[in-house]
Amino acid sequence: MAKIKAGVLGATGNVGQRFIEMLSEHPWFELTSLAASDRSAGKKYGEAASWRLESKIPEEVSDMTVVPVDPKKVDADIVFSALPTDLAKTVEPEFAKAGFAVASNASALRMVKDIPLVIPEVNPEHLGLIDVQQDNRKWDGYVVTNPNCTTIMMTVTLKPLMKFGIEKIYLASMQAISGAGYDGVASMAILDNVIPYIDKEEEKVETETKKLLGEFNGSEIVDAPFAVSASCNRVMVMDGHTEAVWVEMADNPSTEDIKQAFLEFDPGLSDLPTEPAPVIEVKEEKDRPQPRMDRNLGGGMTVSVGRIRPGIRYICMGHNTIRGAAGASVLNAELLKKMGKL
Ligand SMILES: NC(=O)C1=CN([C@@H]2O[C@H](COP(=O)(O)OP(=O)(O)OC[C@H]3O[C@@H](n4cnc5c(N)ncnc54)[C@H](OP(=O)(O)O)[C@@H]3O)[C@@H](O)[C@H]2O)C=CC1
Ligand SMILES: N[C@@H](CC(=O)OP(=O)(O)O)C(=O)O
Repeated sequence: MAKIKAGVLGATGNVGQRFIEMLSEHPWFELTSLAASDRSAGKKYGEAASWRLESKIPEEVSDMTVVPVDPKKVDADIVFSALPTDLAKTVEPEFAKAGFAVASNASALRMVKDIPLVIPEVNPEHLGLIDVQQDNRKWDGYVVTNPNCTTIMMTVTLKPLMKFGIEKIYLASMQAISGAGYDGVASMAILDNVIPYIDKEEEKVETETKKLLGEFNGSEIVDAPFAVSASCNRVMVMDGHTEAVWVEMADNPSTEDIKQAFLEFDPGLSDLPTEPAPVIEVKEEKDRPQPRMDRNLGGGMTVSVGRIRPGIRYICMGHNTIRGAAGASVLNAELLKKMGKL
């Protein structure tokens, strides 16, 4: 099978490097274009990027020449976007207009009415919005987005609880510093500290969750009717967002019902190369999940849950730059391929 040509926009950045790590030996995609700013364009990728992952920079990638973020300079069928949000807002539509499929990790277009916001295990049917989007905008290509990293971990765990009639959700997050990018949080600010503020994070969690768990009625998404209330905090962890979640449900399920719902959760996507097994891992130990111990489960794609208590209260945790960022876009792209959209 010929591989699908894939480009990365923002390839030199934190999330861009995760995309490269996940795509360089992907069975369905082949990296054909790496795009970044004018500071990097024209250089070999190995010179332009300060590689910061523990894995080695793939040799063939190191020798590729970085191109500008310009649809005419990018050779690909699909582009994975890890661009800063302000730039993504204008650039991603340009790529879609030029005929590319855009799998975006940026927040810019997530809440736009005709742009799908998707987690494959949660709301694959929302990809029906692609036809609406192409009709509205007369684009040959399209944009599909994945949610914010904090939203993703919680929403994956909420999906199997929808059958109990969710009425209200509260979340308190403990978010890793890698979520803010390499230069995002000064070491003097985070060492020996917790910062109880992450710009716009709470609003994103509160709105994105309702769109993700909403219903696609053939022309638009009708938001889920429950309320979400979030408090987001930055903690001194390198990778892995930990979240304390409280869920009020009409059916008043027991902790055993909740545990069974997590254990039985099977979205039927095991044919996608990046789909982890299990999607949700239930930790029995009284002090888990923990980011350092559990973030790499399922190649960083599994969401771990534990401490399920009456209320219902539980803790969930997942790798923020894999499940919460690059891996989320790659999984979306795999689903698009499976659906014949690539
Ligand atoms: N799903 C999620 O929750 C997450 C999403 N993100 C999102 O992913 C995106 C990338 O984040 P991150 O990797 O941390 O950011 P970085 O700052 O590490 O990387 C930014 C990338 O964009 C490129 N870039 C910057 N300015 C321009 C420009 N003017 N023109 C073209 N390219 C440019 C940079 O190129 P150069 O090196 O040449 O400057 C670099 O490749 C953001 O939108 C962020 O919010 C991030 C983490 C998690
Ligand atoms: N704000 C997130 C990461 C991020 O970039 O989110 P978003 O993609 O919604 O901008 C964090 O700091 O952990």
